[in-house]
Amino acid sequence: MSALSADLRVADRDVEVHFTVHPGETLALLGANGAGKSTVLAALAGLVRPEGTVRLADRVLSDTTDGTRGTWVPPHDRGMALLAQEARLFPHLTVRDNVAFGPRSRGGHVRRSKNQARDDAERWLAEVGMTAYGDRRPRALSGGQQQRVAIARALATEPQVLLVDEPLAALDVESAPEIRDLLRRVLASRTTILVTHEVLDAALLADRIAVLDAGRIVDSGETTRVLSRPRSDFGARFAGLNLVRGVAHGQALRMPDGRLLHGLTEVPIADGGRAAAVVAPSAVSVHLEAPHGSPRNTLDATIVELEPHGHVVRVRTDLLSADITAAAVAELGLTRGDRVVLSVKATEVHLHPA
Ligand SMILES: Nc1ncnc2c1ncn2[C@@H]1O[C@H](COP(=O)(O)OP(=O)(O)OP(=O)(O)O)[C@@H](O)[C@H]1O
Repeated sequence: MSALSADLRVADRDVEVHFTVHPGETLALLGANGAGKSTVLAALAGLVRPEGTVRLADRVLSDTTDGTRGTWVPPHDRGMALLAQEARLFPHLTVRDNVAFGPRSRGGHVRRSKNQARDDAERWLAEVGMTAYGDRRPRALSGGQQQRVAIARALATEPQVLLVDEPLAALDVESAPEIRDLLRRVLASRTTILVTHEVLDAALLADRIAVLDAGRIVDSGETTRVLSRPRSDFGARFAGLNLVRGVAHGQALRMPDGRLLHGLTEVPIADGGRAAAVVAPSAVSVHLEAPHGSPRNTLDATIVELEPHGHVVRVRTDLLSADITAAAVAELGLTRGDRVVLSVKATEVHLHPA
């Protein structure tokens, strides 16, 4: 198993990242549209030429720092497989031959004979639950089945690293959970980089998350930490959490307007140091007037938007979002532009260095 490390820059897209994926680990790359996720995958796969270095185990795949000519390994020789949003199977080949194509086309000593490649294909089709479909053409399969075959084809090349770009985005709601389950199984022990917009995919599939914003990694860490204690605005939105920035003031955050938000610090933060508070919308309640004698944080805010959010209504304000029931919205008679008072217990406010 191989570690992948990248120190790369794609200047004309203003993307510059440094990261390592440990052997057997899945790293999710998250970010808004245009943040640079696909550019990073393309640079790793050798589809665009980055400046800097990309290393896989003890091999240098790309290096512009080692003299005038540099090092450049072409895409097919990198030991990587790219799994895209669309299955992109060869329409004129059977399902089995689609999967056998990988082992047949591998470069160098690992290239397989025709019979070996067919055996490999059968093994991988069984792995993804598609044995019964080997003789069919891709057009006779559903989107989910095609994606299963694409997974088998990618794995059949026995890549050292799997690059996965939004694998569930093109699937309907029924097949997405099955494919997510399958990915969970096959990615468990593989070195993988996964690009996704879906919080559930990151939560279930990734060991670590790197959040990209405008071509730079703005937060990275273990999945549970990034999703529960995000350090970037995008990461907080992605995880469905409020993130408020300010400076530390004892056990509180002093916001830019001077108000205090009391909370719990998990690691010590020096007074005056940059800090962020993370609050779940479900922990925030909405009132028309400040509740009397409440030990909670109470903060004036203005409603920016009311939007349905699952079984509740998300009340977005200029300060925090709150999730409350539709009945509460009706009872309080809330509308856009209303001044309200938000309250949140200090024990629900998690303070960390930012
Ligand atoms: N083929 C291309 N040629 C030139 N610039 C590109 C190309 N593809 C993307 N870009 C630019 O590179 C930057 C990063 O885009 P990229 O597609 O990598 O982001 P992304 O995070 O994958 O976005 P999305 O989620 O929309 O796929 C953007 O500024 C984008 O406009």
